[in-house]
Amino acid sequence: MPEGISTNISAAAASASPTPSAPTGSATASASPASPFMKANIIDGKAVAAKIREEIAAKVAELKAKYNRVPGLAVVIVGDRKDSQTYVRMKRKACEEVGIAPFGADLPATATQEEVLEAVRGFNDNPDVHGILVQLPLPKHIDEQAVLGAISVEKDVDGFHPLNIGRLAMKGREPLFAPCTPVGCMELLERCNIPIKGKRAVVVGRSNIVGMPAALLLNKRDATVTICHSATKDMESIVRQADIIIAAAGQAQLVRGSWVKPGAAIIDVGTNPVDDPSKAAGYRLVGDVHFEECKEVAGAITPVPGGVGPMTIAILLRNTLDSGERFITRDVKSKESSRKGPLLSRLVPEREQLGPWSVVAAGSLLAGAALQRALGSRRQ
Ligand SMILES: Nc1nc2c(c(=O)[nH]1)N[C@@H](CN(C=O)c1ccc(C(=O)N[C@@H](CCC(=O)O)C(=O)O)cc1)CN2
Repeated sequence: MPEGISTNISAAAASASPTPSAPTGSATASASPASPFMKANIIDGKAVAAKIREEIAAKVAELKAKYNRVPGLAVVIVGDRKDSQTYVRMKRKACEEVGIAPFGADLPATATQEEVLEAVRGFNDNPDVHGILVQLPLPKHIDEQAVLGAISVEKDVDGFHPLNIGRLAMKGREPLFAPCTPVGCMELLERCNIPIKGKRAVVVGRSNIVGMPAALLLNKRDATVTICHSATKDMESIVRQADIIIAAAGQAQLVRGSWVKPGAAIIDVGTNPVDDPSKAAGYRLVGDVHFEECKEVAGAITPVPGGVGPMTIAILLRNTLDSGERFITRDVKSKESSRKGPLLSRLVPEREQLGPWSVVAAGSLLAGAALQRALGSRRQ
């Protein structure tokens, strides 16, 4: 098992302890000493997400108690795709559960680009909305880049605005928000104490929503990152070098057990419906990883469902909380400084306004300036 991977991922992850947790010998974690292969720890994304949501609910309650305001999230959906409708419902319900105020615009599939932009602009201008997202994919006649670029960069809790993505790609710059699913993947690695710095990471897939930002986040954490895509030759030999695999190709069970280095950590982002007459719905979800094969070889692996999916919504709530906190505290500070008087606000920068002494200091500055002017005019 690689250094740092705990044997009880769910317990360790939920506690978010910065040090590797003590082995507990859970049944899912035992590797036979005679076998070169191992049985992976199953990373319980649902438990980690539940813990994060608890943390968020407590912080929202604090904001409410202190300022009588809560963060607000606006979700824009265009059309009636069943999967998108489900995700939007989940997001609105999750908001209500943690105390975030839900706002929304449900537009028909026939909505024009201008109508979608109008909805976004309305939320940009609404001071009770601190986060805005447009559910993807959009109908084909809508220009996705134009819509995502119209969201205020300060309310872009999905982290898809070109400015936020650009900052994610640059050394020494930080975005205001990073995309939720890739951040969720990183959070699972971190909370499970899986080392990232100096490790080889392979991201399978290069989408704007997951693959590319996941590679950028791994790079920021000093992993050596390779991106595989549809034109990659001999993908399996590249994946076999990875200590960390992030599978986000949108292809059911693409990554096979024989592709995996023993002990590697696998984060499976795929959610592919496959026919299953034994299920009431007639289908079940599988990931981009062949779970049954890979769990015999990997050191740690996320299941589908119950792995990365729940993290996407938990991180969205956290981004919204961060944004709400930023807006609300800024509003409070600017109201305080305007109460202190407009002249002082203009003369002394906000951080230097230190109560009554700053009034005395500003008064002395004004008096000093007047004296200098008077002396200057006498000398002439
Ligand atoms: N604007 C956005 N659009 C889309 C995003 C996104 O982050 N922002 N991501 C995906 C869909 N998505 C959220 O929007 C999402 C996908 C999956 C889950 C999830 O919890 N999955 C569960 C299974 C749920 C089920 O049974 O159907 C799991 O994996 O356990 C949440 C959110 C595309 N669009």
